Amino acid sequence: MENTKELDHSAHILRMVIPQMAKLHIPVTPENYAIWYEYFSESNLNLKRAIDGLLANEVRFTKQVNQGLYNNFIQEQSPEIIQNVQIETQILIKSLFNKIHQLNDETQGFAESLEGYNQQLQDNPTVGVLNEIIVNISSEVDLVISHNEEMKSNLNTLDFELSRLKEEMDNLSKVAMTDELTSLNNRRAYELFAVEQVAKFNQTQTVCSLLMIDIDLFKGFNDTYGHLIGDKVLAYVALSLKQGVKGADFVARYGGEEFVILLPGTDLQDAVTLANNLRELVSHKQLTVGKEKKQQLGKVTVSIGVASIQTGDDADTLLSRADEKLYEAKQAGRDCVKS
Ligand SMILES: Nc1nc2c(ncn2[C@@H]2O[C@H](COP(=O)(O)OP(=O)(O)OP(=O)(O)O)[C@@H](O)[C@H]2O)c(=O)[nH]1
Repeated sequence: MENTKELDHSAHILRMVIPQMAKLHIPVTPENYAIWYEYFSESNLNLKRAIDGLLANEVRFTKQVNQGLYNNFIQEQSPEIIQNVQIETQILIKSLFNKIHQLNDETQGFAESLEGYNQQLQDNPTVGVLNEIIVNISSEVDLVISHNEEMKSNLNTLDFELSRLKEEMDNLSKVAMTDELTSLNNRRAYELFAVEQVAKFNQTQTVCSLLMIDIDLFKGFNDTYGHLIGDKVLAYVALSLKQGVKGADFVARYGGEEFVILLPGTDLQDAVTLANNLRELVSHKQLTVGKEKKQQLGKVTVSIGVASIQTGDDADTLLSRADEKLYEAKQAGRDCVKS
């Protein structure tokens, strides 16, 4: 539904952002604007909770407060980590470069010494001089061997450090692709996977279907029981979807209370069957909360739109078709599947 409503939605948010900033005497900088856009679009619930707390306590939105909100809730942590890894890698490369340079100088010196000894050998040396030459060569060889060993150990350390840095980068990209609340793939990961599947379809005609899933009347859960319970409902649906699919099926949280599932190798008919199974799986349980599970939330239902990749599609047109079908499912009374 996001696509069809997107423009109206943005305009609606815009109409709320500027007057609110003016009312609170907050300068309209790109950072402050981002804070308040996210606040009204409710796409960043931690930010929303923080601001609601500040408003309730009548805290003034000073430069420091605005900066704190931006740093804690808007700016991604990742660039900082990437910068650290970059600096560490630079230090490693520099130290290795110095070692290689030093070794090079030494080997160069050794080659020159050998040249000198060769010269001495041609001048009919005495036994004493010959002896001296042999002792000198032997000690220089020992030196080169010991420096080579040092080099070997340096290279081992470097190898170890590089593996550690790689692990850090792998974790980072995992974090960047994971939805924090549900641990599912996030929208960014979905978008990359969808582009891959469309390319695969264009090359090999491999079918692939998309389910777009929206929790019904979710706002009611938040309004009645609060956002924390709303989050639990989201986690429950995420887990049900994850458990209801298998193999190459790719489940992601698209945003808010919307999920998407890409089904490589599955045609429209089978995708509809799976969608109905998932719909039943989610709604079969009566949800309860609280320590003694006394608070009854009742059933959670979902509406699902289904579309398959067609010739001429790109990831956006595929998503739009599934979105239109989802809209039809909502119009048809929710808790159903449309394709
Ligand atoms: N608790 C919680 N709520 C969220 C989150 N993301 C979005 N929401 C809420 O999800 C609700 C979505 O409501 P609507 O788009 O009006 O739709 P709905 O109530 O599900 O109704 P229909 O889609 O028409 O069935 C809004 O109240 C958002 O605040 C989240 O991460 N946690």
